[in-house]
Amino acid sequence: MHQENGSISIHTENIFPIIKKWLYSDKDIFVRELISNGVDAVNKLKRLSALGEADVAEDTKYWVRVTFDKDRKILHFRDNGIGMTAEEVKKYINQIAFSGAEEFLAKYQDKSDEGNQIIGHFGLGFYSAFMVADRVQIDTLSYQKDAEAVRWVCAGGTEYELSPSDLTERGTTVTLYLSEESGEFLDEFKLREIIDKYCSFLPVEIFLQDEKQPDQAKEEKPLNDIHPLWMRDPKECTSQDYKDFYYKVFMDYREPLFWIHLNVDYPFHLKGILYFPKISTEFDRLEGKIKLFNNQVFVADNIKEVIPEFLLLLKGVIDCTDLPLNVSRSFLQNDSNVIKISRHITKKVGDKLSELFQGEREKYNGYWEDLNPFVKYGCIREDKFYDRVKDILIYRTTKGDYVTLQEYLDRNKSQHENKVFYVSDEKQQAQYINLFKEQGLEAVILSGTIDLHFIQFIESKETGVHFNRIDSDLSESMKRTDQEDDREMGSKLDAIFKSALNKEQLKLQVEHLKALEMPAMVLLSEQSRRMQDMSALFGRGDMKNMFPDEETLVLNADNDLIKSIARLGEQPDKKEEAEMICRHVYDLAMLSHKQLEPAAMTEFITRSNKILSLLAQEREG
Ligand SMILES: Nc1ncnc2c1ncn2[C@@H]1O[C@H](COP(=O)(O)OP(=O)(O)OP(=O)(O)O)[C@@H](O)[C@H]1O
Repeated sequence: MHQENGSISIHTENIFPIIKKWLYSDKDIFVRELISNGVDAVNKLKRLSALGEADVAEDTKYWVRVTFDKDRKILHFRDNGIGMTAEEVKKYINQIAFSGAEEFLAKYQDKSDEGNQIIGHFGLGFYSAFMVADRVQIDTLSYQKDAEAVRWVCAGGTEYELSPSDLTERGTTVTLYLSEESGEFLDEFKLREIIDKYCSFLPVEIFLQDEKQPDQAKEEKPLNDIHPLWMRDPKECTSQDYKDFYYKVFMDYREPLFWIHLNVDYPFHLKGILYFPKISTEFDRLEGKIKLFNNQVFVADNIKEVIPEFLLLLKGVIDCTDLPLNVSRSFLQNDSNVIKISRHITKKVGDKLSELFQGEREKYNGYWEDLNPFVKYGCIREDKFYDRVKDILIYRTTKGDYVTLQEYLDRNKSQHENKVFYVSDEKQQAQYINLFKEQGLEAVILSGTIDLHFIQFIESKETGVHFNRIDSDLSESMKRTDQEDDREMGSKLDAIFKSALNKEQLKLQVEHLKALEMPAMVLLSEQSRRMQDMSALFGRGDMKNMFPDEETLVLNADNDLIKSIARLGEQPDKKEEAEMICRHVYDLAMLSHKQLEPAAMTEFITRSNKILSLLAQEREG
């Protein structure tokens, strides 16, 4: 062919500055684009060969090869794919945004569904090379019979030069003459890192080579895995395969709990694997990672617009060919496919959980501690998800088993109806738990960060059901019913405790508790405590004054210590000591309810010492 100079047909006066600045904020992406063009070229040739339209040796090994020459500041992207004729170069390369893949598809799509896989999604892929190169050269030889190799050169403006090339083997070589500021891309580790990130699972073997070390090529191994697990038939994958893939891709050494292999062909194409990770600390809970792929090309991590937000707490890969990934994220949110995909994933996750609950309840219970933050968050975020899983939400009880809300309500109906007692801190509320257990009562454990919201959410959904913290209310079954109220004793206790504690807001209540050894306990109304928790959560100390504590000190009229206090209080010379004991009783009750403030704690310790020395002195006689 003769040499030809021309002008690239573009619609905007100068598109290159736009490409450089806006199209890809992340420069690394040119590597992904050029490699995936090579992969596409190979796929097209394979397809033609399968249809008998291209003459390619059966044992052909296909590859994409990236080589670099540090001295000449050159990067090569080679492939042994379909190649291009001069006409194709003019059409596909010169006419920006003209998608060769689309035309290819239009021609071959009737012949097989596989054609779909060739649609490119990334927009101006090839031109991203100009983000890092001053000059780009294409040498290409088409698979077609008697084709002549052509060279296309462009120095970043709108002018190009087309001439014969000395390329002798079928395929394409794109040469990038890197700009001064893009030298970083000549570094082997940098290139390897980018290829690992974006191309780890591309379907054609990719090699990286330093041109200064030609010997490297002999022992080289491809950088990618051309058959990633999610593309394989789930029936052929073993549990070990899933675990190995998880360890490798997410660098998580802990075994995942279980996983879901997604495999949809209609009404959209979606493949992927979602893992439910094991959680070891509370901080882990935010560490999910969902990797989004498009035809095995990595696109990005954690794209909220495509994946329901609560699923981002999981780990996994999702490969979807139907996403318009070159459009803005806000557009994605409204894309009907995206909405369908998101719904589908939500449904699959709900189904998997139900399947476990129905078929392997013991296992499901065992997973619950790791699973529950995710499930609860999902319920709060997505009504549809809640609807799917509402009957399989379970609660660990103080009896040590796991029950659904309905099971809990049913088995406690005779003692309290539509009321759920819960524990938010097992250590702190241990005394109340024991009291509950002694009376044959049970509470559920809701001690996670999300539980405060979750309780409110469930109350809003399950009308009539109320959650009460174990220390917020006295169950009727804790009281003795065989005792008459002793009004006189009541008023004596009232007088001495009020005078000793001097707390206006504090309510006093004298009861006959079945737990005789317990002198007193503090109850804080559920409402008031929730307001306090909320204000602590939002760091609003000032709200504390708006919602003062509604505490009640319950004194056990049948406890010996309380009886003594009532008697002591009547003796004027013992009043001071009696008041000291009152304060101590109050502090002890408070301690199993929440932590004391620093000043109260100091006072408590000083007083404890004083009481002990009084006791010791008395013993000495
Ligand atoms: N290595 C190659 N071998 C053969 N043809 C190529 C090669 N690179 C690019 N082409 C042709 O040039 C066209 C334009 O490439 P470009 O990367 O700009 O867009 P695309 O691949 O169609 O879509 P995408 O934006 O997803 O990359 C391709 O569709 C293809 O026909």
